[in-house]
Amino acid sequence: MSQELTYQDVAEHNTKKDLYVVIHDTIYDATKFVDEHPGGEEVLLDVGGQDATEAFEDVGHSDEARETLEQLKVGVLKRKPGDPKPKAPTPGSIAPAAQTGAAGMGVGLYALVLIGGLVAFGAYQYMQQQQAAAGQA
Ligand code: HEM
Repeated sequence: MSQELTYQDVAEHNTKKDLYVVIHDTIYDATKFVDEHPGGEEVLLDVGGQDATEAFEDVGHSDEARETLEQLKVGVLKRKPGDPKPKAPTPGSIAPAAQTGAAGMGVGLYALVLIGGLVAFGAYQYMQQQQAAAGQA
């Protein structure tokens, strides 16, 4: 069974007894699955009637989870002008972005360690001087 539904249509299915989620512009009926979800029903109810792509992908679901998803498919999303943009980054775009982020963090961390080292060295020098001065007095 495959039908075209708009965001408005999907938004009506947002209760535990009637639960649709949108993942990658495909609509899934999670009503029967909600009690079985290893990640708990709460997270599914949170995204009921909405675009759950980001939440779903953030968790890094297994291929098995994706197969389960396939069985829950009820239709495809029909976007209308003014609808929320797809939340999903296109496959592949996540990794480079994450890598850049990680690299940026790495440089920041490196700088922090370097600055920490310099400050510690400065403090050590200062203490040595103080001690030397105290010894002279
Ligand atoms: C209908 C859509 C979904 C299906 C079919 C599904 C399926 C599954 C399956 C089979 C697992 C077991 C681990 C794995 O195989 O990856 C799982 C785990 C999990 N799911 Fe989902 N999931 C769905 C949506 C979501 C959403 C929207 C969230 C939101 C955050 C979510 C959060 C989680 C979490 C946190 C776990 C890990 C649980 C644990 O390891 O303790 N899932 N899901």
